[in-house]
Amino acid sequence: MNTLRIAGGQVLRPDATVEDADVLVDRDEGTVLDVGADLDTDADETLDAEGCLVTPGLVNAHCHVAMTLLRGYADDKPLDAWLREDIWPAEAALTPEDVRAGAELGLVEMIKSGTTAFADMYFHVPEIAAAVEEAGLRARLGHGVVTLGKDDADARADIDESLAVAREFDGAADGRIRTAAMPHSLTTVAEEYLREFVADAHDEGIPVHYHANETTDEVDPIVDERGERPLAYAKQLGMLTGDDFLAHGVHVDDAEIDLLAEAGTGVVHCPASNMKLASGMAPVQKLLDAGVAVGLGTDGAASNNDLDMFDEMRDAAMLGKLAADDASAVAAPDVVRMATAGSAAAVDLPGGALEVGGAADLAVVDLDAPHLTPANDLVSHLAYAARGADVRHTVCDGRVLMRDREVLTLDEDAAMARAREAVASLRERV
Ligand SMILES: CSC[C@H]1O[C@@H](n2cnc3c(O)ncnc32)[C@H](O)[C@@H]1O
Ligand SMILES: [Zn+2]
Repeated sequence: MNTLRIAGGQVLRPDATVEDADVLVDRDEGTVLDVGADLDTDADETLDAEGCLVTPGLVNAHCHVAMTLLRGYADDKPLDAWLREDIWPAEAALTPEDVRAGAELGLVEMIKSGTTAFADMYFHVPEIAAAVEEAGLRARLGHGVVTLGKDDADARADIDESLAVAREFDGAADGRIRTAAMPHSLTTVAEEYLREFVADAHDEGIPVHYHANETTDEVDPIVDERGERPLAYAKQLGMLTGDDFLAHGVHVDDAEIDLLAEAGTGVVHCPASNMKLASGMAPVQKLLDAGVAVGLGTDGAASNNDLDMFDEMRDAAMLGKLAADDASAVAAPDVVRMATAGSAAAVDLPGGALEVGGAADLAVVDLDAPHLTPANDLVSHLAYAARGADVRHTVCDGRVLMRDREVLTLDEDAAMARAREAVASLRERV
C-alpha cells in the first residue's frame, strides 16, 4: 500500500472539534486510513503540518471556472445588464482553447486556496474536463443550456449537447468527474424544453443543476405570468428532487423554503456574487433552520472576483447575519460546514469531512501568520480570518496537488501566460 502522512498538525474533525493528530492516507484508494495522535506506521511520503490546521478540502458548489478570463472585464452592473451587455457577447467569442486556458487558471487558483472539488456550469466542457483530469481535482461538470433567442433546432441541439456531455464524462478522470444536466435558469430555458430536458435527464439518473431565485427581475415575471412562485414551477417541472441542486436561492419565500427542505434539493449560496450584482441577501439561517442542504459557491470570477472559498465563508457569515438582523445567525461552524460537508452533500461529491474511510481530500492551513494569531478558536479563524493564501498543501484523492505552495499538477506561470494571451486575442475579437 502506498501511503501519505500529514504530520504534526491539528485536525478539524467532522463534529467541528480540533485535535492534535496526524492523518494517514491510502494513496492507492485515495481514502483516509487513520486520524490520530500516535500513528506509528511509516509512510511513503510525509507532508509537514507543524503549526498548521488540517481541514477537509473546500468544495466550491457553484462555479463557472473558465470565467477567470472575464475577471475585471465588466463590473458594477446588475445581473441582467451585466450578462446581456458584456458577458454573453464576450462568451460568444470564446474558443475551446480559451475555455481550457480559463479553466486551467481557475484550477490553479482553486488548488492554491485549498479547494479540492467544485461544481461547474459552462460550455466547451470537454476542455474543462481535460483540465480537471490534469489538475487532479474532483468536479461535477455540465454544459449550460440557454434556449432564449434560439430557434427550435438550436435549442434542441444545446439540450442534446448537455445530455451527451453528462453521459460521456460521468466517471471520467478515474471517477473524480461526475456530471449533471444544466439548464441555465427557469427564465432562460423555455417551459416546453425544460419539461422534456429534465425528464430525459432524470430517466437516465442524471441530476439537474440550475440558477434559481437569484434576482427579483427573474422572480417577478414568473409570478406575474404563472401566478406561482419559481420553485413551485420548478417542482411542477420535476426539477426539485433530492438529486438536484440550484444556485442562489436569494429570493425564496417560506413556502419555497419548505419545498426545498421536503424535496432535499441542495441550495448553493453565493454571497460575493449576490452582493456584487446587488442581487439581494439569501435567507441562509432560515434555510439552515428548515433543514435545507446548503452549500457554498463562488459563482464565476467575473462576479466575485476570485475563486477563494475562504473569502466566501467570511462573506456568507457576514451577509447571513445582516439578512437575519441577528449577529448570532450563520455562525462560524455553520459556514465552515457549508463550505465542506454541506457543499459536498449538495452537489453529491465525495469529501467534505476528514474521517476514516472517507475521501482523502484536504487542505493544510498555515497558522503562523499575524492575522491568525493568537489561536483562540481555529473554527473562527477559518470562517473569519484565514485566506486562500494561507493554504500550504492541498491534497485530493490522496494525491498532493500543492506542496509548500508549489502547484505540482499544473504549471502556474504557463497557466497565467496562456490566460493573458487568450484575453488579449479575445479583446481584439469582441
Ligand atoms: C450557459 S453556461 C452558464 C452561464 O451562466 C452565466 N452566469 C455567470 N454568473 C451567473 C449568475 O450569477 N447568474 C446567472 N448566470 C450567470 C455565465 O456567464 C454563462 O453564460
Ligand atoms: Zn452562476
